[in-house]
Amino acid sequence: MGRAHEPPTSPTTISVAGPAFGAAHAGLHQGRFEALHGHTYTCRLDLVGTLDPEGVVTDFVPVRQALAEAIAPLQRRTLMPAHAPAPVRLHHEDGMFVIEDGHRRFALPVQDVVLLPVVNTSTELLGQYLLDQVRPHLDGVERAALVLRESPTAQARVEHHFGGQ
Ligand SMILES: Nc1nc2c(c(=O)[nH]1)N=C([C@H](O)[C@H](O)COP(=O)(O)OP(=O)(O)OP(=O)(O)O)CN2
Repeated sequence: MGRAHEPPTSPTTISVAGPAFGAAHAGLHQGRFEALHGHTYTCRLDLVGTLDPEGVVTDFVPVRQALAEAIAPLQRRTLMPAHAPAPVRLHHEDGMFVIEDGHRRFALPVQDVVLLPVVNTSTELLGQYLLDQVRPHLDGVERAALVLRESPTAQARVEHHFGGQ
């Protein structure tokens, strides 16, 4: 029998893809909402770490599941920012969710809207939100990057370094 192949001690990257999801949003630019429109978002997590004695950075099955669970509530919904700065206002009115910026006013069925804890539904902040949701599931990972793609020509990559590095 030959010698067991030692796991490398240098950092290794694994990638986990989440399910594509369709969602509508209206980004804020210079304090004004753009027109409501939709994207089919796709995302990928790149995870860097040192291999454990079993030769893995982390088990990607629970990571993929955590990503799918974070994405599921966003599927086929309109994503709106809970923390948009003034003059943006949001309130409920007769079963509708109303959001306005002084120029544009959206009234959408409450059940079709997901309010996210962000100031804007930019690709950057949606990516950060998803990364925050999966972070507790990244055992053994040293660095994580989430790439959220909203179209063939636009995507954002957000990163987190564990251990404050
Ligand atoms: N840094 C960012 N810039 C912009 C974002 C963003 O999330 N981060 N978002 C938008 C708009 O919301 C829009 O979704 C994208 O605009 P655009 O790429 O022009 O979209 P189009 O579909 O019109 O263009 P294609 O070239 O057909 O993809 C703007 N900026």
